[in-house]
Amino acid sequence: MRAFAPGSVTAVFAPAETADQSKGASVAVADGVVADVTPAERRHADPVVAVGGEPTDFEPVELALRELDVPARADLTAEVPIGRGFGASGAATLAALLAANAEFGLDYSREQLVEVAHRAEVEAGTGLGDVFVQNRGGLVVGDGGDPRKYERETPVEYASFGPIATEEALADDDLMAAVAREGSATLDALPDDPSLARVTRDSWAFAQAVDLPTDEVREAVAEVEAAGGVASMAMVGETVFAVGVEGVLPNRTEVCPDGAKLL
Ligand SMILES: Nc1ncnc2c1ncn2[C@@H]1O[C@H](COP(=O)(O)OP(=O)(O)O)[C@@H](O)[C@H]1O
Ligand SMILES: CC(C)(COP(=O)(O)O)[C@@H](O)C(=O)O
Repeated sequence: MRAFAPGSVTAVFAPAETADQSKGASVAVADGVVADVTPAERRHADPVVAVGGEPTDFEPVELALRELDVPARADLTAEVPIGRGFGASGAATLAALLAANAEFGLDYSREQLVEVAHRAEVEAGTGLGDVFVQNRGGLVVGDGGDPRKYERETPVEYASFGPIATEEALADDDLMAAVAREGSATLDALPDDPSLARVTRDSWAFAQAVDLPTDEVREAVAEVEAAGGVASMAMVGETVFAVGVEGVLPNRTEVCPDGAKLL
């Protein structure tokens, strides 16, 4: 059974009151992850996860499939790079769970699967809020209460220069203190019904305030701005995303209006 989950770009985030949640502004993008789940060969006690055909350690996906307690093999195909701020870990986990639930005839509700995916992401240290965005699609803004979803039919361009391990970023106390301070202030200042351009502009101020942009990121953002667009850095990866330009960054996708689904 196959399932798709959109990638998601987090523009701004901050830890929420409880350590296993985040508030933030993130957008689901049409480039995501497809998981093809089949019964694993009997000799495997643990779930098998492969990326592009190669068996790989992929902690959140393994943790999530183990929780369903099925002998599953998940073959993942990622349209976005893994580990670079597109929430590929969350998308892979959510897609694998949706597919496994159908493949093995389990009776989990959608809500339960999202919760299992969320717990696996938190335990692996690879994400906080991504799967909630990937479950719904659109631009999702959460500032403490119920996250709000906005429909946005917007092309998004991106370029990725390198990885930043989410697990290391979330464990960096100095960085997370700055993220808590700057992220909360940025989210509080967002208007109701923000455009993706507004969120992106505020995200760039946030990224610079927490001192994450590298030289390559700064150069790419400047290029987009020179072309009349708005760009920022994806949290957390050495990745630039942009709106309001065409053909400036090498990859082009669009906001994914819908959440993860069986194929
Ligand atoms: N090719 C790969 N590149 C990077 N990480 C990978 C790869 N294959 C599997 N992984 C696993 O994917 C996870 C990446 O998590 P994370 O840094 O949160 O990525 P993302 O920003 O895409 O969500 C880690 O658990 C890592 O071990
Ligand atoms: C920043 C991050 C904690 C994860 O980011 P990444 O896995 O790198 O997409 C956030 O998007 C989240 O899950 O709330």
